[in-house]
Amino acid sequence: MSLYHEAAEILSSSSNSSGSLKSRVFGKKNGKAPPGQLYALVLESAKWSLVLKEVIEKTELLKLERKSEPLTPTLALLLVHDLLLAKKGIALPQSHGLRACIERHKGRLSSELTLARLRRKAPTIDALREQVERAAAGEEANYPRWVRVNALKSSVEEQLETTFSKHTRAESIQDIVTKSGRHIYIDPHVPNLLAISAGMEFAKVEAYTSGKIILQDKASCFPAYLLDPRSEDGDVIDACSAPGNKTTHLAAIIHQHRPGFEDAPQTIYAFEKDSRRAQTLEKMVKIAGSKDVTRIGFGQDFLQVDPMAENYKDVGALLLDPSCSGSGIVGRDSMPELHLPDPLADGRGGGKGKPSAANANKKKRSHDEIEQGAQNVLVDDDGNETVVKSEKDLEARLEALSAFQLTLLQHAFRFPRAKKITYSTCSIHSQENERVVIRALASDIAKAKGWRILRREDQVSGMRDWPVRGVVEAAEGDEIVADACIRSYKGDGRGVMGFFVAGFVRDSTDGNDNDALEVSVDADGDNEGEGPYLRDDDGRILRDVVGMPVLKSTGVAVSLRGVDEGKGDEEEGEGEEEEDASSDSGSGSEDEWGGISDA
Ligand SMILES: C[S@@+](CC[C@H](N)C(=O)[O-])C[C@H]1O[C@@H](n2cnc3c(N)ncnc32)[C@H](O)[C@@H]1O
Repeated sequence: MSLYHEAAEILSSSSNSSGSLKSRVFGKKNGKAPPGQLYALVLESAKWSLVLKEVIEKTELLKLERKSEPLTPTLALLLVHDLLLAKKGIALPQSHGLRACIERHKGRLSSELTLARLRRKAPTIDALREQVERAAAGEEANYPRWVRVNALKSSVEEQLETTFSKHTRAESIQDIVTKSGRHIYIDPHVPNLLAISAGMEFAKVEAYTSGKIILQDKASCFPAYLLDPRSEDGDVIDACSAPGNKTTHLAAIIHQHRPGFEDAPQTIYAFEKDSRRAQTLEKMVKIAGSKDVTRIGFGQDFLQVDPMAENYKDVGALLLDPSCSGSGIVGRDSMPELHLPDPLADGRGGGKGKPSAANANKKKRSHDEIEQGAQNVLVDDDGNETVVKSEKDLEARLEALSAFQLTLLQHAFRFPRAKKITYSTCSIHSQENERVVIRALASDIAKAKGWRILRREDQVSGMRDWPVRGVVEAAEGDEIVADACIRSYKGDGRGVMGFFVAGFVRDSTDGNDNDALEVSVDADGDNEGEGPYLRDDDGRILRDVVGMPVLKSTGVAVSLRGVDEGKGDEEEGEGEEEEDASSDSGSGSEDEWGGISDA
């Protein structure tokens, strides 16, 4: 099957099948065309389809070539796209029948494209391209591109001087989305986060391909920042890791916090139940430069991880970002609306024929979606869309998700030395958010182990200052819990996706595990606190202005020194199951790099 037939097959199925375009193209079995080329052809042709439909109908191409089997409207759209807009033209041998039947009309097709451009008042083809891109962007056009500078490999200063040296500093997020040209805004809440104007082609940007910058929505940066893993927290678990945005963020934060004198680096145990997604996680961890501190649990279900196992005896912090309804995600990999040419159009702009099946389906689907409301389309972690037919269906689905999320959270409560947990979703539904938090706090395990909510006043400064908080009614009227919950909503002008995160803490760890952190006897032999740092009345470690802990022995904060990159190597080959699994996955995945979601 040629590239064009494979592309036509994908376009024809796009109106009634689920799954993001990317997952359908890259997950396609037995395809011959290179997935990258196929993806670009399908996406670009769909973006241009409104213009090309007009061009094809005006030239009456389908009428004139009706004997040229099998020139379908979809194939005509794809071939005319490449003839008029692709640098190398139609990717078929010159003698190929399909190529010949399109190229026969090259002159008229080109003239009609010029007329279509002039009708849209676009002075050049690039101006028309800009119009087409803007129309295809949909709701994403109202959002900046969020860029996290990876502290393991670069700094904000370096990126401002290099990758973004041509960007002008903006005063607000609104400036980023409304002003034309390239603008950049330094986020006031999350450290090392930048917002930039849309339109930059990151696939060609060195800082992106080398892992110095990571495309990650602002809200998706909240969990690792709120967890704030510090050296005294020991090892960290990322329970649901792929594709790895938060795992690599955790590594960057640990790197920035690590006090100079510390001899053993912390380990991040990153579990991912889905082996295919775990391969993407592995790639991301490698590119982000956090491989040495990360142990990936390939295909490992967090619920099967034994909290009492020796490996996890030093785990002090856990990040839980489980599968959810995805209702907060902004236009994820959305397919632009497809407009197919009418084979019976008369060239004067009036289509006589019935709407083609794809257009009819599309119309029906759009109409259905409007009636049902966007909230009723659930998008899972793979980008698969499920149109939920009724409120009852939605409730049942949310109830199932919420039960699974609560089970994960309760499992996290069992880690004997854990003192901090964050729980997050990219959902706007309170069933998956405040309700899970309230149920978790009320659970026997939370009570037995002393877990409580991380109150707003105890949160890291950027999260304390973030104004959008949990819903009081959904938190059963508990204002403290609601205020501790952090939310974001798409479309509220803050430029972020819909998201939810809450933190849990406890003052002491389990008493039966010889926990040196829990009851530590200091050098003087008195039992006045935990570890070598000074603490305030609430037991929190005192820090200097840059967050470094103050030593009891000197009364002075510890100083920073560069991280010993070689440390991770010493830990290799300890024969853990994660390590074994890791070597199995060396073959790499078919997924192209560059598709990591912002979520
Ligand atoms: C929302 S995504 C995580 C996104 C990720 N934290 C990031 O920021 O890149 C949820 C992931 O959890 C995985 N998952 C679901 N249940 C799991 C379980 N019981 N154990 C481990 N991973 C699980 C899913 O396969 C999916 O990749």
